[in-house]
Amino acid sequence: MKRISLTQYLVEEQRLNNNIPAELRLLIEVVARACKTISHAVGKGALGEVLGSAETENIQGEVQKKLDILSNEILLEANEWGGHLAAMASEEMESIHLIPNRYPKGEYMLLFDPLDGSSNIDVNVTIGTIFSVIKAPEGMATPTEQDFLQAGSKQVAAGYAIYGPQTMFVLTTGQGVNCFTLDREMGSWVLTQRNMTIPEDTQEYAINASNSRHWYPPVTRYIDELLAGTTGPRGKNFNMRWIAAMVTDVHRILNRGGIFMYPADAREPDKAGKLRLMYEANPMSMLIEQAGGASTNGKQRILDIQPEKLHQRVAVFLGSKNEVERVTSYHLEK
Ligand SMILES: O=P(O)(O)OC[C@H]1O[C@](O)(COP(=O)(O)O)[C@@H](O)[C@@H]1O
Ligand SMILES: [Mg+2]
Ligand SMILES: [Mg+2]
Repeated sequence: MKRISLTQYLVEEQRLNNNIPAELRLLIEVVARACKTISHAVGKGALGEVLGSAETENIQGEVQKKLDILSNEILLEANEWGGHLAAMASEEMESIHLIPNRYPKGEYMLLFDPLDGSSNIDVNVTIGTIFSVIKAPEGMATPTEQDFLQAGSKQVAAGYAIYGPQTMFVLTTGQGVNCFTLDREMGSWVLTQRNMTIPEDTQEYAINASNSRHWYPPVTRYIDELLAGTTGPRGKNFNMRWIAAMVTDVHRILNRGGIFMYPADAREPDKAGKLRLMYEANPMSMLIEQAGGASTNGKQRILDIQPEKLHQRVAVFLGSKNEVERVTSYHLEK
């Protein structure tokens, strides 16, 4: 197999599609390098004293793990010095992080969920890092939180790193989805899957069923039909998987199809869902659509949502197109 590195891929992509200017390439390379460092920390586990709770709370009121904080710091530091950025925002930080003394002014802004699947950390189950790149405002003005509130359709790049049996980096710059595997001996990302594509139909779904008594009727109807298998209206059996790390559920869907759901429910009627629009749903929705899948909040395309708040939450239904369209249609029925 001819080895193509992440850098070679990005340079080639720029030549072919003119969609990865040097600044964006360098930014993606810095994010990928930071993910390599996080992967190393994850791999050390107890030996690196990175497991367990930090006993602090983030802005969402969630108790932070040591690795949540460490991964956030690694991404901040790497990108402050080499990321070609104007500002960053993170699931773990209350407000945006401006890049000090940056000249010339960075053209992009980076958002990330530094460690996705936090409840998996201490049990040695796959976790990841999710990121999204958007354009900074024109001119020399210092970016504000308001500048981050761009619809997902404006993202210029999105991706994730997954720390599993292999460490992988999955990326889209708007021309399909490609996957790179970390060669741990060489320390380089090698292109291992081109144009990941999600089949339109599937027999596999992912939802946290322990919340079923709180679901709204469209979700209950959809899941009941799946559970009825060959004897129900769908006439086929469905299998279920739930990793409790969106990054890992999405990775499976990019590889073999499926539908992932994290609906809003009746527990907290004012809460739009659990997952975060800017750090989780938007980047994953861009990847899923670029791979031929669909992603909605049950009513509309996630990438069309105009964010109102940096830490906004959203319901998520994403994956194989025909299933996402079906559960969305149940929400839209009067
Ligand atoms: O605890 P639950 O309901 O299984 O939720 C799992 C979901 O929460 C998340 O872990 C939230 O992400 P964080 O770990 O970044 O907070 C998702 O990755 C995952 O899909
Ligand atoms: Mg997360
Ligand atoms: Mg997280």
